[in-house]
Amino acid sequence: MSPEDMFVEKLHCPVGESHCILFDEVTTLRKQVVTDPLTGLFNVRHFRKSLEHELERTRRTGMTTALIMVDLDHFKNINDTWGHESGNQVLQTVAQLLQDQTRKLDICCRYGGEEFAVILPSTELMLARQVAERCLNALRETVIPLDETDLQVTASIGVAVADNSAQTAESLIENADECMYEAKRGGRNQVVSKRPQPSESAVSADERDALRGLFGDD
Ligand SMILES: Nc1nc2c(ncn2[C@@H]2O[C@H](COP(=O)(O)OP(=O)(O)OP(=O)(O)O)[C@@H](O)[C@H]2O)c(=O)[nH]1
Repeated sequence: MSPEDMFVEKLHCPVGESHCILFDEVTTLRKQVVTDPLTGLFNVRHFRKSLEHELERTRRTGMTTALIMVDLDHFKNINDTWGHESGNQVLQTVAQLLQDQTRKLDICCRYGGEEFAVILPSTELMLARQVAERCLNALRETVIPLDETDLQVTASIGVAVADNSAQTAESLIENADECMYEAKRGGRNQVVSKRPQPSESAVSADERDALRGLFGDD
């Protein structure tokens, strides 16, 4: 989902036709508040709000929320070699690609600079990983036509999930970011995913003690 989809329905002015210009202006402003102007994706402010919202759903229903962090590889080289405007074109292409490769209910955001985040509501790790692999492959195969050259870019992608009430937005972002950095360290152009750690699981301290009693400490 993008801000465009979110405001796609023509809303009806609640106070009558004569005030519709004002109503349209308010809708435009509301859209601007959640949008990254360069890419048209949701901005980081909306990302944080949506992630909190989805984690609240995870707490209530136990349904997993997945997070994919996408960081372009050697993006500085593109700016340095082909100029900032070409860099911007690359960011716009990647933004469109992420939207094309994800579901309507997934929330595609620009997290900052050349980093993107996709929230996948009610999604298990295995499926989120498949989506991430699909994005990686699509990116690898995409040729971006610039004025002076045709470019291909790759990304390092981290995937993590929240599956219980203990997980905060910060810890989920941290986990997905850690995976993304591991992908960078592993040579870039790859996906790394992470299961929730046992300490982050729904198993209580008492339950853990009982399990230790049964199976020992190893
Ligand atoms: N064109 C353009 N460049 C941006 C924008 N925001 C951030 N950048 C640039 O993105 C580059 C990020 O560089 P680095 O953080 O070194 O990352 P990298 O070159 O992708 O290297 P790795 O992440 O290690 O693969 C910097 O040169 C920033 O100036 C933007 O909106 N437009």
